[in-house]
Parts: sequence; structure tokens; C-alpha cells
Amino acid sequence: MKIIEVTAAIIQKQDEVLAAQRSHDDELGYKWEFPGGKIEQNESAEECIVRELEEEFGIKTKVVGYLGESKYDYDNKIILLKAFFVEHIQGVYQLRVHQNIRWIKITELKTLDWAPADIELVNQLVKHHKLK
Ligand SMILES: Nc1nc2c([nH]c(=O)n2[C@H]2C[C@H](O)[C@@H](COP(=O)(O)OP(=O)(O)OP(=O)(O)O)O2)c(=O)[nH]1
Repeated sequence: MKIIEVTAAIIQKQDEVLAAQRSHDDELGYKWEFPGGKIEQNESAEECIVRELEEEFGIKTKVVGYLGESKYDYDNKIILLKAFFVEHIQGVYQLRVHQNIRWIKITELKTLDWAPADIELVNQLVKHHKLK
């Protein structure tokens, strides 16, 4: 089965992380995710995440690190989700595709109803946070 490479942004503000809720009429509607999207041809993962954040929220950002990845089999496709630490540079968040966004403490991340592929990333992020 085809593996689809998708990027996901971990954006932190003090001790909180940005979580975004997928639109009700989207696949995985209402599920929470780290914003991002599919990597296009001739695009690096870093370019992809910066482009997606501009498209989805109208913000300028830069990649500052890499958390890790999660591979998830959704039956009809396999998603390889790559999570980057991203810093906000400029712009007010506009909700262009998501239902909602929330800033949430890392210790409370597990209370959200995450897209299945994201659960592994949440676990990695909690571990990463504890090691700091
Ligand atoms: N962006 C993003 N997608 C995720 C996450 N977790 C997860 O399972 N996905 C899945 C949902 C979709 O099947 C796929 C990414 O699709 P998308 O709809 O967000 O990406 P896109 O904007 O590039 O897609 P498209 O509508 O242009 O085709 O990955 C996540 O944390 N972030």
C-alpha cells in the first residue's frame, strides 16, 4: 500500500502546545491534530510545514527542530507523520481550514480526541518534555 508522507507542527508557547481540530466535513472530522499536511513533489518536509502553516493559518514560521515520526495504517492508506518543532515568527492565527484551535499544556495533551496517527507523537512529546 502507498505510504503518504505528512508533516505535523509542534508549536509551543510557554508550556503550551498548539492543537488543531479538523473540520467536521473533512476526513477524520473533529479529531485533533498537529497542523500540517501532505508533502508535495519536489518539496522538503521543512518547506512543506512552513507552506501548510501559511495556508492554514496565515502565519510565518520557521522549523527549529525535529521530534520524530509516527507510521499509522488507516486501512485504506498508510500515513507517515513527521513532526517538527516550529517557531511562530509573524501573523495572527486565522482559522482557514480547521474547526478550532487550542493551546494546551503538555501534561493535558492526552485528554484530547487525537487523530489515531497522532497518539504516538503525543507520547513522544510527553517523553521529550519530561527529559528536558
Ligand atoms: N496535517 C495532519 N494530517 C494528519 C495528522 N494526523 C493524521 O492522521 N493526518 C492525516 C489526515 C490526512 O489523511 C493526512 C493529511 O491530510 P491533510 O488533509 O491534512 O493534508 P493536505 O492539506 O495536504 O491534503 P489535501 O486536502 O490537500 O489533499 O494525514 C496530523 O497530525 N496532521
